Amino acid sequence: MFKDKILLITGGTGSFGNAVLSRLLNSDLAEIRVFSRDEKKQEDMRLHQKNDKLKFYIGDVREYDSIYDALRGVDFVFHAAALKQVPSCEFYPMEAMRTNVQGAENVMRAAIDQRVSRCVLLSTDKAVYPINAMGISKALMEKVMVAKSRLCDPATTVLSATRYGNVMASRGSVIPLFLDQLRQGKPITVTDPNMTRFLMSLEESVDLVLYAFEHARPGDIFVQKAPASTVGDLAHAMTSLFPNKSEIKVIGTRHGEKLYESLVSREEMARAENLDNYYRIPADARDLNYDKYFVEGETQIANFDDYTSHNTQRLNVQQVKDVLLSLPMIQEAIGE
Ligand SMILES: O=c1ccn([C@@H]2O[C@H](COP(=O)(O)OP(=O)(O)O[C@H]3O[C@H](CO)[C@@H](O)[C@H](O)[C@H]3O)[C@@H](O)[C@H]2O)c(=O)[nH]1
Repeated sequence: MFKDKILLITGGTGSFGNAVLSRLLNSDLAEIRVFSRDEKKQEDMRLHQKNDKLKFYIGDVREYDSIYDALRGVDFVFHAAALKQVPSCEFYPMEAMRTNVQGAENVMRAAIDQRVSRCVLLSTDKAVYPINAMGISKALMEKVMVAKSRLCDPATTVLSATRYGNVMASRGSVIPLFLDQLRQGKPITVTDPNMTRFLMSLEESVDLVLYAFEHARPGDIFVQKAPASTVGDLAHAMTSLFPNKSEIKVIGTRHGEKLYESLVSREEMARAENLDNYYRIPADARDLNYDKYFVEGETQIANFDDYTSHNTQRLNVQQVKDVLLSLPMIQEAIGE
């Protein structure tokens, strides 16, 4: 599938981009293009990877021309560029809108214009019943993807998305934060010990995108089933792994945070396909001619539950410890 093809990753210098490179740099892809704004991060990556297959493009998804130019000759796109921090998006919602909605629309439009055959967009559980600006912007990105997939010719371009929960140890997330606090002997700051989050690894997020890449029909959203943990259990698991145990301090919920996350809404569950490790949420195929389907609307919705971090498999402290011990970041910290 990849043989002699060109893949472009937007936001390619981030955690996801790096994980994709580890997986695909030695595949039979002809070229991988990293598209992002920050020349320093690109330079670091260039020096670290030293691989001719890797090409770097400076640009911003907010600028149609920059992404259009970078997509010349490209076969596949993984769109990971985003504003993803919940609190900062609360303060700058228009910035979230510009990058996560307009930027994503530019990527999709440029992919269609450049006849890219497959374009997978990365979304988040926070896009389901969204309450914060980050989630709202990602929810709108998904809607734009579904709407565009109705308009473009699937023989030329297939648009799809993946939705996943918290990626353990990703940049700026709670596990590296707890680790820093432990290193400095400071108290571990827990927002709400009862808050739950889906936990998945970076490798699993790459698996999910590759699955979508291979199996998507136009407008599909793929979700990986994942276990969850309370933040309290996560904090206990972290402190128990290190000898200089810090105390745990409860600081209260941050701006725009939910008690639990939903990966699939009950409305989506009613039409989702249950595939072993994944759910496929197909695009709603009905058209705008309401008369045609109003007589046969969704009757099943009441029979379904949302798929949430409160009702998925719950890991206990020991299980969270085992998962943490599989992370290179934790292994290195224990080794120090
Ligand atoms: O000092 C802190 C910071 C966070 N948390 C909690 O830890 C959990 C995870 O927080 P964090 O790692 O910041 O992730 P989220 O805010 O849940 O958002 C992450 O997970 C999303 C997917 O759900 C991604 O889209 C975001 O980019 C990513 O930051 C949450 O329950 C927080 O309340 C604490 O207890 N103490």
